[in-house]
Amino acid sequence: MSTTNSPLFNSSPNLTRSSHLLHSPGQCTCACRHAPISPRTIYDRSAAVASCEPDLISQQHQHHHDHSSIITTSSFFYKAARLSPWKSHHQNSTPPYLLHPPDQRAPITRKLTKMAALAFSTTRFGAKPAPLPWKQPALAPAFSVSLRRKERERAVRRLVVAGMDSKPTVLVAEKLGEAGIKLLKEFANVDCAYNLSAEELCAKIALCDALIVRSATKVGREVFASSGGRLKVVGRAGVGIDNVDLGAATEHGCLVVNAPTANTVAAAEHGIALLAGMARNVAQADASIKAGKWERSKYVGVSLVGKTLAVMGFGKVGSEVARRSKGLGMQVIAHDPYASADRARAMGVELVSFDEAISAADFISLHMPLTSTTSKMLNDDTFAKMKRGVRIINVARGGVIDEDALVKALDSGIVAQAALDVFTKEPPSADSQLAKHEKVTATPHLGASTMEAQEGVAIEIAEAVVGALKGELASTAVNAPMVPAEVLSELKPYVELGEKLGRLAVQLVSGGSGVKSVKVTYASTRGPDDLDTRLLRAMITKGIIEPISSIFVNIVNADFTAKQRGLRITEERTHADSSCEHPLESIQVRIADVNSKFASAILGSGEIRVQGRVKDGVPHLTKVGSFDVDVSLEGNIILCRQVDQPGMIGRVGNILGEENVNVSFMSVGRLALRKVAIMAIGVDDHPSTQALKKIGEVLAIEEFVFLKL
Ligand SMILES: NC(=O)c1ccc[n+]([C@@H]2O[C@H](COP(=O)([O-])OP(=O)(O)OC[C@H]3O[C@@H](n4cnc5c(N)ncnc54)[C@H](O)[C@@H]3O)[C@@H](O)[C@H]2O)c1
Ligand SMILES: O=C(O)[C@H](O)COP(=O)(O)O
Repeated sequence: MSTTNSPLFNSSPNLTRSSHLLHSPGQCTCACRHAPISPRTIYDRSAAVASCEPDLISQQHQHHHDHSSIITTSSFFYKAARLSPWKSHHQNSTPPYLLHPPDQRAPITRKLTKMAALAFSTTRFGAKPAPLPWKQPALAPAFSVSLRRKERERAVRRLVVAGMDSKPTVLVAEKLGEAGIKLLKEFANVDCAYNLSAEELCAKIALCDALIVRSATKVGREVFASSGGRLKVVGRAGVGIDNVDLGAATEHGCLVVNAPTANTVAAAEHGIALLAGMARNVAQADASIKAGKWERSKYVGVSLVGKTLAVMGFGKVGSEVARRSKGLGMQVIAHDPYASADRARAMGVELVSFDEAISAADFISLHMPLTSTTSKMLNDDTFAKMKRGVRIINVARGGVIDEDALVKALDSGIVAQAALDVFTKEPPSADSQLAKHEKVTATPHLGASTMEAQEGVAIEIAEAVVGALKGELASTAVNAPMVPAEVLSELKPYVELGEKLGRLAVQLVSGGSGVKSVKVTYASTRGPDDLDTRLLRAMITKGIIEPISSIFVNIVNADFTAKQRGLRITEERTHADSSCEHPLESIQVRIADVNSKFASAILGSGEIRVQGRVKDGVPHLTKVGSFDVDVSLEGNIILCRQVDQPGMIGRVGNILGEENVNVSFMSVGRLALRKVAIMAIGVDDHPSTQALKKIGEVLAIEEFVFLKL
């Protein structure tokens, strides 16, 4: 008779960790690789994965980071596995999203919330929050009959009430508009602590579930490390995320969201202000007047009309600068390797190569993000290719220019003037040759600093952070791709199924060579392009890893964590012969080269197999090893193999009843009449060791196992 003793788990029926399981990473045939993706490309259907290994995916993602900085094409969908990050530190409470019907939420999040809330909010150790009454899934048909529905609903309400008094904590580390603070306070405890030193930030962060910063706060690896796993969301109140270590965030399962749209116009207007102000020496002439001078001939400017402006980075800000410059009568060309030529053409802008842009321009305006590729993009070599007397505007990031090279170019006259809002080091040192240069007009990173933009950014980031803390889909995630709401809605029950199958499969392991190789088979009527399995894979990974480690796995870090542990997950599809509209007929999880504490779960191939499907929106276990069962995946499960004879259900039911363990479902599957059968029993509670012992003592029961979902 099997027990819960195994190299994976300690002798308690409560599963704990094992540290020796997983080793070698494998190969990847992930189809999601290397398409040069435009920023915020969210859902790449071509990324459908036939067989996918995490390590190459991670590299791929890094590649995207390097080239576009916005990253959203990478790994997989954040949301589900956020698993209501806030809850990981509030284990016994229910996230407040359960408190409000979806239609009472803020407009931006409402739509997504409806679809995402339930299946995407399980917790690290606790059970998935039970569905709300208005989203109660239908009962499973046929063999699976819920005995305890009323009680479950009551339990939900109790949980909801219990969750009301514990709030997550959000640290706001830089000045944020009042409207955003107000929104945050409706949901969280808000700690506004500005001008923290790096040490102070690290000290505080362990008490915070979310952190909101602008561009001045460096959120480096040490911040994530210091958080002790509590920090679940970093909100960048603005566009540029170069001050956040995205790699470290991902490794720590921390979502990074930004506010990509609210300051676009402000930044573009500032670019235009610098362009025009520089051309007419406004700042210098103003300073001269204030110094008591009247220098009309010294400050003769240059005209803009008819001049060529090269917009470097034709994204949101760049496009708006281009539009406005055309209104000023300028010829506008642009360079952006990822921008659409059609979109540019529609605006009357020609996309050209980097060299063409810089050599043809009278004015060059920089609007690309700071990445390893764009760092020091303007340098000695590139200045040498420019027209003599060119003028440079930089409202992007100081680091895209080699500042020493710019000083030289200004001194030599290659560059006639520069207007700079941003510097490599902010603020620049008091003796910065560049900031003090007479040909330079400088502002202290004011691009986003209008009243309107700051309010907009504050609201945008507050909604994103609150949404993420609630476990909702993050539509502005920068270290995880986003999923169209309709896809998410469709996949939701399958995601839950995948996680539970992973959880069951790994709990069946009792030794062998460690959980290194997992094969997932999706039976679907859909073609590969119509079914993106990344989210499913991430959740299966979560289900497999969490019961055997102390790692919090979510959609952000699932592939990374699998790779770290040497867990190779391969995926395959089989074509399901069905006319049904559902995306998946079944999901099968197999773990190779292991022993099982429940021998019936092992196939002839030596693999542990569990398989399930979604029935009426509810995940069901339908196969264990070679046995067919049919049990709804709620609560916990006892699997028994017994001699197929009358009275077995009653006998086990009695034992559980005597121990006050509620049975929610029972299902029996057999290979041959009166020979051997598998009984799957859904239980709401954790049976005592005594009860499990009694089940084991029933003569006809050959083996049994208790599994937590
Ligand atoms: N000064 C400020 O206060 C302020 C305000 C807003 C934005 N910004 C900066 O401006 C940048 C652009 O903001 P946005 O909202 O337009 O972002 P965006 O993502 O909409 O646009 C960035 C564009 O740069 C392009 N790009 C990427 N790599 C490139 C390369 N090597 N060469 C040319 N183009 C490249 C991208 O394809 C994209 O189209 C931000 O990253 C931020 O750093 C500064
Ligand atoms: O990237 C941005 O959004 C701008 O640089 C604004 O930065 P700020 O929030 O520090 O003003």
